[in-house]
Amino acid sequence: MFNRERTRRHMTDGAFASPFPVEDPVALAALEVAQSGLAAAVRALADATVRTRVAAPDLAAVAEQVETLTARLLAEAQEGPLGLETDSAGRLRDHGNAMVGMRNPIAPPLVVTGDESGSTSCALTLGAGYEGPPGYVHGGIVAAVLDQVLGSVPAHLGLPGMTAYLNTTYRRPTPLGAPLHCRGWVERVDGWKVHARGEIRDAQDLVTAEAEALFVVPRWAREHLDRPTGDAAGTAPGGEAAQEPSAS
Ligand SMILES: CCCCCCCCCCCC(=O)SCCNC(=O)CCNC(=O)[C@H](O)C(C)(C)COP(=O)(O)OP(=O)(O)OC[C@H]1O[C@@H](n2cnc3c(N)ncnc32)[C@H](O)[C@@H]1OP(=O)(O)O
Repeated sequence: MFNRERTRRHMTDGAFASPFPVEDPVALAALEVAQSGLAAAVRALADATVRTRVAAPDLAAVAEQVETLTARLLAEAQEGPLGLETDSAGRLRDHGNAMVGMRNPIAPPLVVTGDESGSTSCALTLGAGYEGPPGYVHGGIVAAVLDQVLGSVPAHLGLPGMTAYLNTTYRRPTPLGAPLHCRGWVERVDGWKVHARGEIRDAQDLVTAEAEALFVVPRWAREHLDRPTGDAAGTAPGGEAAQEPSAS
């Protein structure tokens, strides 16, 4: 299922091919449109909730309506988190993911692209709901964005790993409501371990935060992946030299 070559071929959108067949892809695609539409609407609601200045009676009335809608959704809901699901395109998807999940209104949602060299990229703008210091992005959210974009690096190499550490350096405040760009790249592959680096830049192309991270394919997942060979250790995939970051 997680053959590395096969994984690489199917990783252009960051998802793994699913081993589970989709019974009715057309119906599932329609459901996905509705799910993502709901998430977008609730995301807008959350943003409006932070920024609204309407009077208290209006707030109370809206809260009542929202509670009614919540009950309607819970009329049929699963108990716990979504985990991985097969989408209409036959890919494994983490629709509940806090950063990229299309069903998750808490997710910005990030759209992370990448290639087989392990370079990843994401354009984003974070609104009022992600505030930390006044007018700027919360430091934990900055780290979460870096975790996601750098975490896509090993995934694009066919070595999906969990974050062992993420060391984040905050160079300057990251502005809210303005275009940002985050990218990641591979520094070194060492067996089941991928060392990655990345950064966030603001609209003036200044680095606001950077990170270096280690992602490890968990022991429980290794049997599903090709075992790294000696050739893979210590080099970027394909035997290329580790990629250099551009000057900041
Ligand atoms: C189907 C696929 C889906 C894969 C899942 C894909 C999910 C994507 C998630 C997105 C990113 C996240 O947010 S992940 C969420 C945040 N992270 C977590 O919750 C991870 C919690 N930690 C863990 O589960 C574990 O500690 C792991 C997986 C990181 C490692 O445990 P393990 O699998 O038992 O491996 P272990 O033998 O301990 O370590 C393997 C090698 O890595 C090194 N190592 C381990 N941790 C560290 C560390 N902090 N700093 C330095 N080195 C470390 C060890 O020394 C060893 O080196 P050597 O002796 O071999 O040289």
